[in-house]
Amino acid sequence: MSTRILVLYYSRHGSTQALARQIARGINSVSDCEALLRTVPDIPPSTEQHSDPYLTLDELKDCDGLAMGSPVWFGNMAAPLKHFWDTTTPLWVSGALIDRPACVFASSSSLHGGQESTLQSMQLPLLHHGMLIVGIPYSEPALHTTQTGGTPYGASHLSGTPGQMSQEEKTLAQQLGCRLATLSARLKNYQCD
Ligand SMILES: Cc1cc2nc3c(=O)[nH]c(=O)nc-3n(C[C@H](O)[C@H](O)[C@H](O)COP(=O)(O)O)c2cc1C
Repeated sequence: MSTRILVLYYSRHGSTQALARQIARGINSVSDCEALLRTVPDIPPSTEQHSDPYLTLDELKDCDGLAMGSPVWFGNMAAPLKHFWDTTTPLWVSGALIDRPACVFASSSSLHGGQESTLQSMQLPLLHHGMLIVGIPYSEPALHTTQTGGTPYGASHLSGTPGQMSQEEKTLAQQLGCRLATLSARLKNYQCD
């Protein structure tokens, strides 16, 4: 059975979704690994159509790895994602996500407007669930040359012109997806005694 990795994101205007697609590309480049793109409903509820399905708790329970992405909203993850995590107590009680690899990604409109705090805020619920956080090591050359997004805490994108992502942002997002998938495949069915 293939290694199934969730790419969970929320995106109101498409920038975080574009980054999610790059992460998924990196995941799908690894042999026998499959990216499943999922999102969460708006808060407050809206009639806006989303192009990917909403994530269910069963899908989260059964994943081998997880990438989670958000727009930067006041230096933090967007409320719809936070709300989703606040419904995951049954998985926390059962320890369903313990020792599964996870990574994070974010999009913001200003370079120093909170990408790193948002990436770190997204890691908190994942750590509470016992997940293993995967970052981007400085052995990735693009981390040294990027003038926009891309951090050791996770992939990121400086949104400006819709659809415009720098080559470094794309490379770092794909590398993170590839790294997450490789580790998820190796750690599949692993549990620390
Ligand atoms: C409620 C709200 C708060 C925001 N706060 C920030 C912020 O703190 N820093 C920043 O750089 N951009 C901020 N932005 C801009 C978004 O992070 C940015 O446009 C992002 O790329 C949107 O992602 P999306 O296209 O996936 O929705 C905010 C946008 C909204 C709607």
